[in-house]
Formats: sequence, C-alpha cells, structure tokens
Amino acid sequence: MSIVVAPEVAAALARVGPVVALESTIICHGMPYPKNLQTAMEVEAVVRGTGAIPATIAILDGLPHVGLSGEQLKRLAISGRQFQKTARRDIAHVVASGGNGATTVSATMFFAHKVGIPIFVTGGIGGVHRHGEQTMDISSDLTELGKTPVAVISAGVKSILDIPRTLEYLETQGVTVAAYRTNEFPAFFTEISGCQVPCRVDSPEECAKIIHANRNLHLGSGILIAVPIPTQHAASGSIIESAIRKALKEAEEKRIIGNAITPFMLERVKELTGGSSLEANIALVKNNAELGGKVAVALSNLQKRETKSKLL
Ligand SMILES: O=c1[nH]cc([C@@H]2O[C@H](COP(=O)(O)O)[C@@H](O)[C@H]2O)c(=O)[nH]1
Repeated sequence: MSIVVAPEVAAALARVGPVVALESTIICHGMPYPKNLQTAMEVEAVVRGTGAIPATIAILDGLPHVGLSGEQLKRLAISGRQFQKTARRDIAHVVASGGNGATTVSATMFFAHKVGIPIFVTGGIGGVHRHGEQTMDISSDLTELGKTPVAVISAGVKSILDIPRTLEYLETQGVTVAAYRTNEFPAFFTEISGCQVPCRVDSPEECAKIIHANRNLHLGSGILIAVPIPTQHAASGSIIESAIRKALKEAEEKRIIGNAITPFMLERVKELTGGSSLEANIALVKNNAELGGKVAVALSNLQKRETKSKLL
C-alpha cells in the first residue's frame, strides 16, 4: 500500500530521530472550527518545542498521509465531519473509494507502525462502553493496542466509558498500561478514576526504556501511557462529570449507538459545560504532546547510544 510520508518525517525517521504521530479524528470530530485548527497547530508546535517532529495522520483523497502541511491541516479542520471517522475497519473502504478519512487511535496506530513511528500522542482513547457486557461495544483502539507495538500517550479514558472493564480488557490484550507520576489511572477530565495501574513511570526516560524493551523483545503489543490532566485544568472536573452523566442518559434515550456515541458525547458535554470541557480538552492534549515529544527524544537518544555501543 502506498503511504505518503512528509519529507521532514521521512528524513527524521531515516536518522532515527524523534517523531510523534498525531491523530485526526480529534480535529474533524472532536472539536469545532476554528478551535480545532488552532489546537492542531499548537499541538504540533509543542511537539517541535521538545525537539521532535510531529506527524499528523489522515487519509486524503484515498491516500494515507503521515505528516501534513499547514494547508492540509486547514482542509481537515474546515471539512470537519465531511471526513469520515476512520478506525482500522474503515481504512480499506476509505482508501478504495478515494475518500477522506479522519483516523481514530486504532487507524493512526496502524499507519504510525507501518512507517516506523513508535510514539503517538492523543487526548483520550476509546474503551469499553458502559453496558459493554451487553452491547459488546468495545473500541477497536483496545484491540489495536493489543497487536500494534506503538506507545500511545493519552489522558486515560473518559468516564463516559466503563473504566474498570477497559483496564481488564487491556490486560487481556497484553497491553502495558503505565500512569505518569501517579499510581492511579486518570479519567481524562479528572486525575482520578478509583482504578490503580500496574506500572508507574516518573520521567520521559523511564517511558523510553519501556518502549525500547518492548521493541527489543518483539512483544508486538502496544503500550498505554496515561498522563493526568494538569491540576489547574482539572478544577472543573466535577461539573464535567455531572454533564457526562446527563449526556449519557440522553444518548440512551435517543438510542445513539456504535461509533456515533463518542462524537455525540463530546459535543453534548461541551454544550452542557458552556465550553469548559473544550478548554480542558485542549490543555490536556498539549500536556500530552509535551511529554510525547520528550519521550520521543529520550527514545531516539537511547537507540542511537545502543547502535553506537554495538559498533564499538
Ligand atoms: O476523549 C476522546 N476519546 C476518544 C476520541 C476519539 O474517538 C475514538 C474512539 O471512538 P470509538 O469509541 O467509536 O471507538 C478515538 O480513537 C479518538 O479518535 C476523542 O476524540 N476524544
């Protein structure tokens, strides 16, 4: 399959330099224009600030792209929902029909791995939906994490999902789940979920070592690094939580199912909180991007040191 890799990204990968993959569903389905464009550009700038190269991933006119120009980012941001939400199962169809796809975590991981990017930053991943034991609505993000060796840096999963079952499912899939500077798995808008994680990491270097070990052992599975929302932005957490409960009830009443649930919830929670959920969302994505960039730099240094010592 042909994948268009931006020259800057290809050059960085060729020299084992630091690269961070970024998804596009968050741009087209997660935020309104023009905030989505502003955020996408700011997130790329945060990654660059750490010394890493950002690579936003999307399907444009049937061609998967890794690394987008400013013009392409703008096209995505303006088109919004006209870009199809594209998870792994949708990739072949979007490509075959020459369509435009905004990649979710699962599809972004797939393309990142194909071109050799080991680190990917997003806001939140999908998970096991509430009542998932009856509906079997489990995001393909979780199965992708089970079979694709990419480290995903996120603020955990939203409490619109069933967090304990999401963690159980990740365990079944053999995914390494680590929390950054905490022992508790974060719940996106709040630092706490009541769920403990099996592994705690306290520095970008520690994250890089885990990714390196995962790769050297050819484990083949992914890694989830969960970063709590910065404290100053978590203040509105309880307001957002009650909005989430209300929106969940509405989704149930309106019988919204499948891949329409997440965009509905994001939009409704934003309305119910007068936009404060959007500001918190932007802040946590940028925070994740900062760590992702630093981890990519640490991993690149580790790989270069190893190559050097093998040559000696
Ligand atoms: O807090 C968020 N969770 C999830 C998403 C997006 O939704 C996708 C999961 O969708 P689903 O639940 O339909 O698998 C994720 O991969 C991501 O792209 C998002 O934007 N914001």
